[in-house]
This record gives sequence, C-alpha cells and structure tokens, in this order.
Amino acid sequence: MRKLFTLHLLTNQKINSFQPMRRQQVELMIESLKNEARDRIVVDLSAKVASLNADLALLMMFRKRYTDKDLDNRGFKAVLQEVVHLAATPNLGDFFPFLGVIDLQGLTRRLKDLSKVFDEFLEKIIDDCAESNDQKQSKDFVGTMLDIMQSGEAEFQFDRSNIKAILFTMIVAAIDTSGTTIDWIITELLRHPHVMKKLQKELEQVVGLERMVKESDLENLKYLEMVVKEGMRLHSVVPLSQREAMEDCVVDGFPIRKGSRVIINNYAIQRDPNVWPEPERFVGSSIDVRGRNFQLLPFSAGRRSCPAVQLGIVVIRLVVAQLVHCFDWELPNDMQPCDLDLDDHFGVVTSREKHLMVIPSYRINE
Ligand code: HEM
Repeated sequence: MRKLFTLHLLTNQKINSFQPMRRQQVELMIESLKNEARDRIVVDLSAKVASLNADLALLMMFRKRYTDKDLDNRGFKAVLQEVVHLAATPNLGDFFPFLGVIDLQGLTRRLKDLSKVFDEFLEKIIDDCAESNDQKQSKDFVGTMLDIMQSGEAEFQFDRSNIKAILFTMIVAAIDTSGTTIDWIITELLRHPHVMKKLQKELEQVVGLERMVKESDLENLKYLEMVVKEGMRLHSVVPLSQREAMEDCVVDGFPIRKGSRVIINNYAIQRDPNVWPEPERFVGSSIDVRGRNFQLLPFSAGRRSCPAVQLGIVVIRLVVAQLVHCFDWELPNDMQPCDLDLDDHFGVVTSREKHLMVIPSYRINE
C-alpha cells in the first residue's frame, strides 16, 4: 500500500505536476492577506495556513476541492487537532483492561463521535472518486484502490473499510503536519527579527521585489533551507514515534524483547545538548532532515518513515518563502517578540496551543 501511495502521489514527476495547483492556491492565500494588509487587520495566520494545507493536500490526493463544511462545522483544523490529541492521550484502559469498559476518560466515546464524522466524509470522497474515475482513462489513487477491491485479487482482506482507513491515515498524515510546521517556523522568525530580516534579504537578492517567489527559486535559497531545518528541529511536529521490535535486540545497552513497543522521543533527540551544542538556538543546521544520522528526525527514520519528505519540504519552503517575501509582520497590541508564547498542544502532531495572530503589511512592488 505504501508503494502504491508513493507511485501515485509522490514520484518527482507527480510532485512537479501539481506545481500549478500549488501556485494557484498559495496566490489565493497571498491575495487574501494582501487585502487584510490594506485594512491593517489582525489575521489568524495559523487558520490561514491550515486551510491552505488542507486545500493543497485534498486537491492533490482527490483532485477535488472539499471545504471545511464538507467535513464538519468545526472545520478540518479543529477536528484533526482533536483526533491527533486524543490519539496521543494515554488511555488507562490500555494499561488496566478492566477499566477499558468504563471508559473513565471518555476517550473511546469521543473517538467514536469523531470516527462518525470522518466516516461520512470518507464515504463521500469514495463515491465522488468512483463517479469521476468511471469517466477517466487514468485512475487516481482512490480509483486504483477501488479496482483492487473489486478485482478481489489482493492477497489480503481488502474492502471499503480498508480504503477508508488508508484515506484517513493519509489525511491525518498530510494535512496537519505541513501546516503546523509552517506555523512554528513563522513563530520562530517573529521571535528572532534578525533572522527574519536576513531571510528577507536573501529573498530580495535571489527573487527581487518585483515578483513573488516561484518554486524554481527554492533551490537558490540556501538560508531559507537552513531556517526551515532549524524550525523543524526545534519544533518536532511529530514528537514521538513508535516501533515494534521484530526480534530480540540490544539498543544502547538495553535489551529489547521481540514484540516490545519502543517509543522514540524525536523531540528530546533534536534538543539533546550532546548532539546540539546550543539546543535552544534558532538557525544554523545543515544536517540532513531524512534522519540518516538519527540526529534530526522530523520525518522519522527507517522503513516506516514519512514517504512524503520531498513534498513536505517543497510545500513548507514555498509557503514560508512567500509569507516572508510578500509581507512584513507585526504583532498586535504592542506585543514584543519575546512575549510570543510557545505553548504547544500535545498530540500525535504537536501544534501551537493558541493561534498565531499577526498584522501583515505588503512589501512587493505593484
Ligand atoms: C512537514 C510535513 C510532514 C512531516 C513533518 C511528516 C512527518 C511524518 C512522520 C514523523 C512520520 C512517521 C511516523 C512514525 O514514526 O510512526 C510520517 C509518516 C507518514 N507520512 Fe508524513 N509528514 C509530513 C508530510 C506528509 C505529507 C504531505 C504526506 C502525504 C501526502 C505524508 C504522508 C505520510 C504517510 C502516509 C505516513 C505513514 C507511512 C508508513 O506508515 O509507512 N506526510 N510522517
């Protein structure tokens, strides 16, 4: 299934083919911010970035626009945040099975409510895709899964509920991660005005102030690359990974029995003073993000690491570059950069506790 996902969505060719769609969606967000800048409105940047990422991910995966209302009145960000928060909350019932029935924390009940919301949405996606795939020569990802299901040729059980489970994983994995990462990087840039200025300088030199950033500019923006890596190091949006030992082994002197689940604390590794001499510092990391040396693990590492590293990085760099290039940012109510709060909302994906509120002013020459 991972191979299918990679082949259908994540080859270089596929990622490039979605470039015009990314440009269009990012331009829409910039246009709306430009209007708000004209009126000096305080904008909820977290919400803007979240809805941009939901649009990008859903358009890419399902080739169709779905709005917040298609999921639930609360919208994608709020619902997904609740899912990732509940999924990471330790359930007493897992440790003391007799408590599972009582559902003391109400986790099972809340997750069941959310699963109903998602179930209806996923049914709609599958129906829409089935309908549009009938008219197309080339199948999209959902169409291919429907074909596998109908052919009965899968070597494992594969029905509609399996398709829904896969789509659910993809939506959770794709939507919240990139948006949350961008949110944290902009937060750090606001907390470090000299880094923001330096990045704007690089953008002026490479792109100029007569036009917006294009995806083809990204490879020439080396300081942007470092800023993004450092933001991902300080704010590991997926703070913990879980793996199950396939055989008895010893890790760093600790014996691990086959079948044990090991939790890897990416957050702690990325702030480990033995690896990072100044762990709290922002900017200066040139270490590879693919976790080859197990020092920087925003996408985890190994066989179950994120298959969408390249796509994630492109989206993050593009959106951060556009926001920093097109606007100067001010904090509302005379707030100072050092007063910006860094409280996080712990979950499978860890986002800012409070939304980032800022005042943009447009800086590109018309
Ligand atoms: C900044 C953006 C992203 C970050 C930081 C990120 C991070 C991660 C991490 C850490 C994992 C592994 C979790 C674990 O260890 O169990 C993962 C898995 C996954 N990610 Fe991403 N991700 C990002 C973007 C995306 C996007 C855009 C997609 C889809 C288009 C995606 C699809 C997936 C999938 C399907 C998996 C599960 C892989 C498997 O179980 O084999 N991710 N991601």
